[in-house]
Amino acid sequence: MTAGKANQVAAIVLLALLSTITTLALPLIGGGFVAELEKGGGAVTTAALWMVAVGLAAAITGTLSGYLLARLGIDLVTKLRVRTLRHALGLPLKIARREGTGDLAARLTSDSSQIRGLTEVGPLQLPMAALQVVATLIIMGVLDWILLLMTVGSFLIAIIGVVFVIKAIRQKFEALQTGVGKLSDDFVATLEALTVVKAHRAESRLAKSFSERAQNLGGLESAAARLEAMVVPVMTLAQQVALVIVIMGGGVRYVSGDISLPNLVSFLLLLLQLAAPLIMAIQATGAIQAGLVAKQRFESVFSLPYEQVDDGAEDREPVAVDPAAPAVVLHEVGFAYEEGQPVLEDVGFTVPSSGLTAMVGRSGAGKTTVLGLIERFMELDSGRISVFGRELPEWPLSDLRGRIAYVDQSFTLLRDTIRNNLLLGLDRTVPDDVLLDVLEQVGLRDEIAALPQGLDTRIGGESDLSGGQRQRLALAGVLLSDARLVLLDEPSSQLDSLNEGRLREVVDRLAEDRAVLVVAHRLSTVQHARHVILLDRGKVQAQGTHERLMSECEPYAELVRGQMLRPVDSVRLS
Ligand SMILES: Nc1ncnc2c1ncn2[C@@H]1O[C@H](COP(=O)(O)OP(=O)(O)OP(=O)(O)O)[C@@H](O)[C@H]1O
Repeated sequence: MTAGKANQVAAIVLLALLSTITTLALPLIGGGFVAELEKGGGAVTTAALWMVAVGLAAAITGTLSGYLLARLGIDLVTKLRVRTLRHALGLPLKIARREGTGDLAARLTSDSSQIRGLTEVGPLQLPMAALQVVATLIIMGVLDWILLLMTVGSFLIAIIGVVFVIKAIRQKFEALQTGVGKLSDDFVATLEALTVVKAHRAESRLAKSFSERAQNLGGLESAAARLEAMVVPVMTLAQQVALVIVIMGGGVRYVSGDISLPNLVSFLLLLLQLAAPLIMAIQATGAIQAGLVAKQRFESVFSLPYEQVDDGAEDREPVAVDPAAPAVVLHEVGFAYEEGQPVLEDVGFTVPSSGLTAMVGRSGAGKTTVLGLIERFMELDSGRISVFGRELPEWPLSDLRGRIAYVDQSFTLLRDTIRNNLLLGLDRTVPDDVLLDVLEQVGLRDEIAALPQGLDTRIGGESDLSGGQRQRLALAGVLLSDARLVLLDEPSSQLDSLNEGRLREVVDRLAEDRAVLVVAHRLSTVQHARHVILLDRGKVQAQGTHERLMSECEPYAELVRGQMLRPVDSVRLS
């Protein structure tokens, strides 16, 4: 804890203690006031003034400590949010997908607000309430222990019942918060697929299914609220029972001279004050239950493995590589997403340090998986992959990914400006004329210039680019990067023949001095490649030049003839 934070905590504890002490003193001063009235002395006004002053002090210190505590809670929630953001972005892909984007995001919304309950009531309000209850009981015992026994007896049964209620509340909160996370997750995924939803007129069906889930969660929330609602009436009832018993018992004891009137008044005032901290302590326990569930959900994120991508990257010397080494070598690579269901088996091939290498194969053959393994998005099950002469585990992740430019099949772009998408991954500033030059090279310059904010137009939200434009923008980013290895997951559609030709030129230029490994869906790509690898159900079926494979490998020739590799002239104009 920093010195500033320690001072803040000390101030809060002091103010809360003052508030508790003044609250406890008030009934005693009330008793003193009655004693002065009995005596008929002149100190009545002084006693009354004391009562007002102490009452005010209790209110002010209580408010201040509450406010300071809330601020501390907000700080903690902000820190948790920041840590969650960082950790979620650093999760390995497989784990991030398993956890679900919406569920991870729920940590920033519903779980964060639940944890406020824990931070605000847990460390201070609950102990202070407990302290106030204990101190009140002690003072009551000093005033009259028989009346105290009567009071405790009345409250005890109520408290035992309430403990069971709190346990039940915790169970409801656990189910509720997990359910809210899952609902947000599925809802986010559905919103991301809104085009498909609308095209299939699935809005009403999905809205119905989401409504049912929301209603189920509402049911859980109502059940928790029902349980919570029982707490106050039960405690108030216990207080009323105690009040009746103490008035009767206290009256008898007053008449028999066992207790003075001022003491009886103080006792009754203390009894009236007892229910409030008790109810507060119990309600605080309820809030703490929800907070504890949220805390567990945060901890479950922080306990997930984290990819150490940037740690210390800027202080380290860049990894030295062998300039003569091939860009990528796969040796007997095996991989499965699900245990027992291999996607790649014994895959081996080499990508030279420059030139175009194409990977082809039917849908599901494992081509994208190979690119993912080279990027180390997943870990190999068997075999070895080396990049520029170093095996994957020897590479610091940041250096490895810094040397690779990766364009995925759907050209995913960030919901950000065109400029920021182009500069993503670059540590240097790039003047606009250089940006416009690379856009020119991919035939996008005029189209971007025609947008209302040019390079500063935000994409992915209200305004977006076409599939072909996204692909060209992604390639412009590759042109800007210094990566010596380019992994390109070619789409099976998107480009018109004019742009196809232009991009062919860009890829050829890239391949002049960089290694380009492309998952190819077009005949023109394989025709330009120096080396073609045919994958079939996770295995390398053949490799060589396009011409050699055409003459020697019947499955490859079939693939080409069956237009699995699309000839340029069949490309639809978009
Ligand atoms: N995240 C994943 N989890 C589980 N299985 C996956 C995952 N991604 C891909 N697969 C499976 O792995 C196999 C290979 O998929 P991959 O995407 O590598 O094929 P591909 O050759 O690139 O196909 P396409 O040409 O259709 O893009 C497929 O059977 C696919 O169902």
